[in-house]
Amino acid sequence: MDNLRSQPDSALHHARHMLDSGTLPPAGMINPTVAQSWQRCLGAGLQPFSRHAGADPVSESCLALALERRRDLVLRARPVMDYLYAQTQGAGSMVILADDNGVVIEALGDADFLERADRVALRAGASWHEDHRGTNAIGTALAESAPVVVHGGEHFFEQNRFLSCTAVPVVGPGGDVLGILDISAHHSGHHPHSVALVRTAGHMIENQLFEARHDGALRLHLHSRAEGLGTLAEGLVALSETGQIVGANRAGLALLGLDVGDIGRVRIEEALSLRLAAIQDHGRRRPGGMVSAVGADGRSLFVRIEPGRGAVPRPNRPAPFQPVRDALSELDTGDERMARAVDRARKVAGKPIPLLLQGESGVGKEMFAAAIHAAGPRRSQPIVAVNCSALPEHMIEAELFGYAPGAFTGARRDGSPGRIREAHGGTLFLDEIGDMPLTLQTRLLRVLQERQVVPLGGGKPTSVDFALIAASHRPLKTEVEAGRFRADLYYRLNGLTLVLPPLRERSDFLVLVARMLDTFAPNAGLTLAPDVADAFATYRWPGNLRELANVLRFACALLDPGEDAVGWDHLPEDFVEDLRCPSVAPVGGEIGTATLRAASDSLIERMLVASGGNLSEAARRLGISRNTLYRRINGRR
Ligand SMILES: Nc1ncnc2c1ncn2[C@@H]1O[C@H](COP(=O)(O)OP(=O)(O)OP(=O)(O)O)[C@@H](O)[C@H]1O
Repeated sequence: MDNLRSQPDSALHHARHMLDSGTLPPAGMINPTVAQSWQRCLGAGLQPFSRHAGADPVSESCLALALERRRDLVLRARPVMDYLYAQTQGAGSMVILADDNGVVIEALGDADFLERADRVALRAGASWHEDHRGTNAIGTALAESAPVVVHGGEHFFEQNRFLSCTAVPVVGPGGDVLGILDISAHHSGHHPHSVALVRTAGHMIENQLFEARHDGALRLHLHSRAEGLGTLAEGLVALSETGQIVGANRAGLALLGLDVGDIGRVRIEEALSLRLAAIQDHGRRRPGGMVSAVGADGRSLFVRIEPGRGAVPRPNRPAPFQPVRDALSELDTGDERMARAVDRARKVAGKPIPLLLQGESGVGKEMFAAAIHAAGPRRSQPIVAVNCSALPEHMIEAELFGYAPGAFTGARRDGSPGRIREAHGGTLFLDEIGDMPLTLQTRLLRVLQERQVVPLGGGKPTSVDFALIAASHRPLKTEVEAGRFRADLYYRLNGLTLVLPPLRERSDFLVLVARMLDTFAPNAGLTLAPDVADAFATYRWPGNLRELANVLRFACALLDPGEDAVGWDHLPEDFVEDLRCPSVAPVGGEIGTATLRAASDSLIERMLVASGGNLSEAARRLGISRNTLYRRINGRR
């Protein structure tokens, strides 16, 4: 329980004073969990007064990827977070779900507190890993794999002292920490019951993950008292058809005297005084019935048996020969070119080989870069993304290389480390590198060669170590040939080039649609109406995955309760126009010299095929009258 106790204010005040001058307080002065965390932070070179605490929030794509990676957790956690928020609403607090890297993936709370929290980057997309934000409930609960309360001045960074936060790890059915659930509030409003509340909510999520994972399997509900069955405190155990324990929640493991490593190894008969045949028989004859048994340590237990549907549950841990599903694997949804790109990216992940991602705008280059980072050995360090086309030319230099205090008018008083130094230890992602001005290309090249940064306005060169990923929708080789991009920088960036395919050429279109619908409307079982699916299949998707995601997000918002198919009425109007009357100009110019007439003939033909030969339907989609269509068809014959 040490993690959950805060020290008296006077002792903490004194300890804080010592920390601020760079020394650790003596043992016993503050909560030992906080003391250990402070020690880790000082060891990592963090400074309590640093204004640059933490890497900047991850981008929209990194967040989308983190959400995708922890999709099951997010699905189960959302309703529980709503419940938790309902208990604390109006008290100036927020409820947070972070992933197992400490990145906040969901957050909801009172508007005024959200605004205050936003000022210290306590918001979706930001990493609250201890390495980035010092001692804090999310990061420290991750480091300790245990519930933690961090109150006021126990936070390592001065700027976070206004917070009081309570966090619990959420453990998956296989025993791995999947993420962290947290309640954060102003320290003056800290509620003593928040620990119990967050713990209970964490158990709710864990039990739901267990049920979802082992739905259909033979399951045992355990408790030392009969009335404890059916409560949040009950133990849950899933069995294979041969009686092996293939999953268990924390209470289940504790009641059977097992630990996480026993999952997949121990048979139920070794942990409980019941024979598998008797369990199966009882489950068949009296599903949901209760029996009593004795655990391996001699304690009496009540057991409720759910017979399951005879399905063999999936093992919790992948067998050794199975490839591990990680962020990169999640991007391989069945398209051959994507599979090849994922495969090649995996081979270079962690090696000092710079990666260049090419492909049209919106094909998912940034998301791919985030996945490579998340699947590689630097994943606990930041990925720092710089969009070279979004910054005015005079700003890019300061943004990238940092600047000394007072280096120019309008600069921050205490200078800035610059994005390259922020990426130290992690990954630097240079997006739209093709748009970087030539003068800056020269400076960047020098940094890449020397691996040292000199801030604007002077200062000592600092060594930097980062993995480099660059991306551009412009073909960089052509840019080099046209003299707009330095050839030597191109060869520095291009350790391996991966070209991501445009959406219209991907063979996994329907899988992508299904996954997006499931993300935007969890558990709603949404599909596309058949005529919309046809139109989607023939559309060229110039905005690629970004366009598809935007359209489906919009459609999900417009669906009425009970509706389960995306129809024309759910689509944005301007998109419907494009869909029914798409531009005849080919994207990427692959028809090249085709005449307008030939292009529109081909469009008519595709619409006719997509409409199954139904002229009215084809005319509707083309945005022309049936007569015009009829004339055009006859004219071609
Ligand atoms: N594999 C994916 N699954 C689901 N959505 C995706 C996927 N890849 C990309 N997206 C969606 O498309 C959006 C754009 O992706 P991303 O920013 O990675 O593309 P990009 O190629 O870097 O674009 P640009 O060249 O314009 O910077 C993301 O925010 C996300 O909504």
